[in-house]
Amino acid sequence: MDLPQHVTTIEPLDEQAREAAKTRMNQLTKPPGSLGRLETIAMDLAAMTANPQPAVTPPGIIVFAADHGVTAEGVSAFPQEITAQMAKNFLHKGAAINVLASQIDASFRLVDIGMTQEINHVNITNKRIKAGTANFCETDAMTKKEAVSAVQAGFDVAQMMIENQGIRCLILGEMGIGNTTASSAMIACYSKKDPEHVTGPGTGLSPEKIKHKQHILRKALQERTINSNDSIDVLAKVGGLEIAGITGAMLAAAAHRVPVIVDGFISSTAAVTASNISRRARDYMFIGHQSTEPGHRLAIELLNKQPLLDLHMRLGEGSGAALSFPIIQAAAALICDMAVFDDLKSY
Ligand SMILES: Cc1cc2ncn([C@H]3O[C@H](COP(=O)(O)O)[C@@H](O)[C@H]3O)c2cc1C
Ligand SMILES: O=C(O)c1cccnc1
Repeated sequence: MDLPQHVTTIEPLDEQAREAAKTRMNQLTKPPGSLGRLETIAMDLAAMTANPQPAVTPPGIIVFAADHGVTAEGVSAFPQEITAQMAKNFLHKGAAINVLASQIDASFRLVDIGMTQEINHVNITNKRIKAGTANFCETDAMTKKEAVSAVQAGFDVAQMMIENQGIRCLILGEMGIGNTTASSAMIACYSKKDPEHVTGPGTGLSPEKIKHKQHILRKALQERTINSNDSIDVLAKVGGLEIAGITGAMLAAAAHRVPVIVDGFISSTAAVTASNISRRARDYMFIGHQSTEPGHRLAIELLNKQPLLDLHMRLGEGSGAALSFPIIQAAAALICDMAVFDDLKSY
């Protein structure tokens, strides 16, 4: 089961645009290097967008929602029904991500890519692949065909937002009770580490319950024979529909030279998956923040990137990524709008 070529085709970064941005950066009215990481971010943006004076507004946020059969094993502090309740909360603009979206003037889209409960609402994008994954402790979470369809669905939604709404920076979030368990399983596969190193409290499990979550993960990873070099296999056997959707959206953004802000553990698991599918995808990503979920550190290591913020958050929904957007926006504004030393001669 393969993805079509247009989903995996990503151009290399534009190193000429990076050089031009560097030259301009060194002419701006400030001591060289004084803007620290903002300088690197501005040059990265130039290389991503092929424009020495890059733009990142308007930003767009996509939250993919899906359910996880593995919740039957008691791996989350919250019941599965919360996924649909939170989906309704997103539609009523009451969730953390809605507040943060309005602070940065981002357009927001909620995509049902496989919740158990179907919600009929004009503002929900229906890309339902199936009513939640199967319990991967007992059987594969989904078929490879379903995993590919979910990646394709994510690609299509992101492409539509880029082409029709002119989105210039994409923030990816998720809602799915149980998805830290799926992400832990996937990162254990990719990093070849024991679940002990990737399993955390998620929504707030006690230390004993974390031990139980590790036990479930170990059992699932033993029983599902996973080819960790094949990300579609990893997604299908122990992944999630929203993780697949985010993966596709990240591939679409990179294919359109639109910078991506990766959120916490789940979003980063999708980021690793996207860069395993198409190596250049990671070149178009920033990591918005460091989540306290322990597996996030490993996911970031696999991406070989530094997060922008560390606010001790562990929410998901795209919240940490949305919070870091103003930093990226500032980097773009500084390189575009600051004066160069030559301008001073005319003052
Ligand atoms: C009210 C509420 C709002 C959330 N928003 C994001 N998550 C986060 O927590 C879930 C993952 O944690 P676990 O694997 O432990 O279930 C995901 O839905 C994630 O988006 C939430 C969780 C809850 C309870
Ligand atoms: O880091 C995250 O994205 C995260 C952590 C815990 C629960 N939900 C999401």
